[in-house]
Amino acid sequence: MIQIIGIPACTRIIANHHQHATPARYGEALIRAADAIPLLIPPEGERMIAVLDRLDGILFDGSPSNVAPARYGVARDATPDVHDPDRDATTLPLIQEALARGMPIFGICRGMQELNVALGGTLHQEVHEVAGRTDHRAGTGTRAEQFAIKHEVALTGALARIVSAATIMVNSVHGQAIDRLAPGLVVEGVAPDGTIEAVRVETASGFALAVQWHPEWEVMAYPDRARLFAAFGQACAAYRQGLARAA
Ligand SMILES: N[C@@H](CCC(=O)NCCCC(=O)O)C(=O)O
Repeated sequence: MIQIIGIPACTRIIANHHQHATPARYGEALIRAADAIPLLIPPEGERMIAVLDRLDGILFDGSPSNVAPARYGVARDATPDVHDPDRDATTLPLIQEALARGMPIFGICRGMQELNVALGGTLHQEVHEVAGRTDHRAGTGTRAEQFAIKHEVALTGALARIVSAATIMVNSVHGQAIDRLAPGLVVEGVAPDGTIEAVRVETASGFALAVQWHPEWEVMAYPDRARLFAAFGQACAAYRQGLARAA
């Protein structure tokens, strides 16, 4: 049976309607590179934990919105106009519950920031304003230009083994980044300016990784991106088989 992987949707206003949406490329990458079926999870808060019974993993996707600083105990809000409280209220409990169940999770961009906040870490709200850091934002230009290769990332641990490389080149489409690392996370990817680019949940028995870049973009064109998604898909399949054996 094919594995089904949840993707939390964002709250958006499209054509004057309140909608639940996420860019198509996340689900498409799961189909193409993880041999999985994506299922969007509406941002309807803690009640969405019930869908975990029907899923084999969750891909915490990226979003233009930022995690509300109040979620990590900070009053100053550098980007008050780009929050998605419904998504925060959904993804943070989903992360905690998925990890408690041993369900595979994969975080991308906002998804990595959510993982850090869910486990008690904090974020730089404007990483480009931090001394010594470069600008990690997409900038203007076409979508292809925004998602073009921007910088190197030095890899270690499970991530280096999965992609079979000690360094890779990545795209960069974020204004925020991990500041204080959450307890229980280990860093497995770092940019030349010191920005944390990848983390792993140390005690997780299965796949529990997150990256700050966008491996879903043109996933099959880059072996490191395809290998990451393939490893996630395999972990979700193993999780499903484990549940079936236990039943
Ligand atoms: N808003 C956060 C997270 C950045 C992020 O997830 N970018 C993805 C862009 C939207 C997309 O998926 O196309 C930050 O700025 O750090």
